[in-house]
Amino acid sequence: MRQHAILPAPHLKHARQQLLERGIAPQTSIDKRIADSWQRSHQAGLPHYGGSPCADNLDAISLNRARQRNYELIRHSQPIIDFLFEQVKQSQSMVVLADAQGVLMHTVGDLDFLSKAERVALRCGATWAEQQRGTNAIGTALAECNEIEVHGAEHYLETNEFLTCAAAPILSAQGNLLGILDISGDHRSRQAHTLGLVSTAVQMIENSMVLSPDRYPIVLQFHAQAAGIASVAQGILALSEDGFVLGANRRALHLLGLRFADLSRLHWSQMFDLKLEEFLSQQTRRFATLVQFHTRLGKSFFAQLHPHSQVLRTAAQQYSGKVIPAHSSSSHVDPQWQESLAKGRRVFERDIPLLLSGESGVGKEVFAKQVHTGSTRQARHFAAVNCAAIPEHLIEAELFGYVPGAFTGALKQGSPGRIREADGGTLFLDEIGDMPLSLQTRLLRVLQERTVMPVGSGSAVPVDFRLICASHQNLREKVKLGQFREDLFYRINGLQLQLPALRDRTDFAALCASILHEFSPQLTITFAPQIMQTLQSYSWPGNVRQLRHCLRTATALLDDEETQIEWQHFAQDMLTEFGVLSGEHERDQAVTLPIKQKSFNHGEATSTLEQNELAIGDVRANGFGANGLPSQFDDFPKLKTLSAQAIEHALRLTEGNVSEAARRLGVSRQTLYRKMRE
Ligand SMILES: Nc1ncnc2c1ncn2[C@@H]1O[C@H](COP(=O)(O)OP(=O)(O)OP(=O)(O)O)[C@@H](O)[C@H]1O
Repeated sequence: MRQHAILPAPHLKHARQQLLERGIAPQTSIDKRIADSWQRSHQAGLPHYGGSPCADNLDAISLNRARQRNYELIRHSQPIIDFLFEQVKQSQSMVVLADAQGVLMHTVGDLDFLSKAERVALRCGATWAEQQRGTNAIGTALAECNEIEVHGAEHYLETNEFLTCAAAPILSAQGNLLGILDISGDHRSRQAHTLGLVSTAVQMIENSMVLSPDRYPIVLQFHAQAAGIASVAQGILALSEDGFVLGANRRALHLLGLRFADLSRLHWSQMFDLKLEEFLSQQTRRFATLVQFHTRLGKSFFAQLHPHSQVLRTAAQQYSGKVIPAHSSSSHVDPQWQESLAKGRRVFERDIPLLLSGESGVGKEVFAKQVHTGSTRQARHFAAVNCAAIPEHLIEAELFGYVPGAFTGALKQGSPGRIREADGGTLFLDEIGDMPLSLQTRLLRVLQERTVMPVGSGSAVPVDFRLICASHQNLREKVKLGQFREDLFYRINGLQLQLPALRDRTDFAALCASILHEFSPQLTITFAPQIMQTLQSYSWPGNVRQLRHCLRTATALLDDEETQIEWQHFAQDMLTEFGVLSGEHERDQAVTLPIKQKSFNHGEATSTLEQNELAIGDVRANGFGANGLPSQFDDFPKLKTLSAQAIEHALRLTEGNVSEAARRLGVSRQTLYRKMRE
């Protein structure tokens, strides 16, 4: 908004003259923002008379590249620019879209005005930043990141005094400056409402970007009045599946009394009184129902899930019977995990590499994916590479790519490599401690130079990726032992985050529920009494991976109609691990540990302690042979289940040491990793 009325041109020229002669702008009577901009233009050494000293206009090829870089901005702006131009047509004006450097990307205007504009280089490819063209609406809006009107002699360069311009910055949902929208015209045709028109159009562009289909997991539209939903005045919040705020439009910030800087730390539960899960389950079942809820500060809002939210697509898959992962439910996540995730997301957004540590199977890759999907890069590729799972002689080609015919056995067409697959997105290097020293040097060069040299090629290819590394080994120790490069360690260690072992997590029950839901989405599976307590007090050396295998076996052993997991549904070695078969448990859990005999001997009775002992005895005597396998084919476990059990057992005995477990199992580490992923 203007603080002062526009002064007549002679007054403005006089004031500017004073500035040029004394070097100090007169602060009275002229708009302070214009005076400040004159100061900046003066300090940039621009001559206010005569032509522009600017030589920064882009040629056709560079303009094309700049347009490609700004593809999303242009795509979302174009229809709104066309609409805006409809409103100002035949008023001696034009609508302009500039990028965040002030380079004009797209213009549309009245033909006779366009030819006047051409004379002052108000055309595509020209730069209208303040340092090049002095005070002007595009450049000054960029410099201040604020909307502004610059009229007639308020322009710093005399050649631009015939213009009247109104411009406003376009911001991303994270508050980053993306570009400027401007209406420029002949100063004689100025309209007081032009700036309002431009800022409404900017809101429409910003909304259109947040509402892109499938861009964010959860998109909430809200307003104090029901009729405000879907209007340009609505607030829009973008959230991750687990309820962290990923972005917002400016109306949302206004309605909630927030700033962009608050967003990365904010969780749904800190803002609203309604549980996110309740809201989502209601919206996914009865889509397009308006819900009324309150903020923690007591403001009341109507809200609705936007149809472009990713969760709606996932819900549609769920109802059509496809399995979906459900481990992201928001309200029961372990606080250490949640805190690490919030920290990781903030740092990652600033392009600082994350180093995840934690025992094998704690979910380091799952965590890295959550950081990626909660970031502004979530629409781009997440490339995960397990450095321990790729044979040493193939890591180089796998990571850096290769040209056709680079080595025997290579693909005919060559390969871009995993690093280039992550271009624009995120590269996750798991078990980085296992990377051979020679490749550590190459990786360091990629990180320093941001280019990749494919195997067999002489030329480097630029890459732009964010990095997350993980290791279950102590990398500092490896540095001391000379097995890991110190400079690489500091490069990848922007922020180290220790992920909790499963036995230390406080969300064990919620985790079990979400894994069971994943394995059996149509049914609500529960545990028989005491089982949860036993599972919770077990140490889970193989962490979430082991828990998944264990629950997968248990759900696979449920009969069609069964929804309750009982002891008989666990693998035998797990029962031993839990102390159930050793006798300890039978003594401790005398009354509360019923074991159904059904799946062992096809009976139906639920036994008490005596029956349990009998049942277990029966199982040993009748169900299983001396080799530990069932003697009946009906009960015969799948090879896959046995293999999973053997792996779990080996990992448990070796306390999660994958190399040792692989040796004990008589397979290579790569094979073991592959089997662990299956
Ligand atoms: N919160 C979770 N909910 C459901 N499954 C999970 C969760 N966290 C991890 N998992 C599962 O546990 C297994 C191990 O997870 P992940 O591969 O992320 O662990 P990791 O720490 O990277 O393991 P490693 O160190 O062996 O590479 C995977 O099958 C993964 O899907």
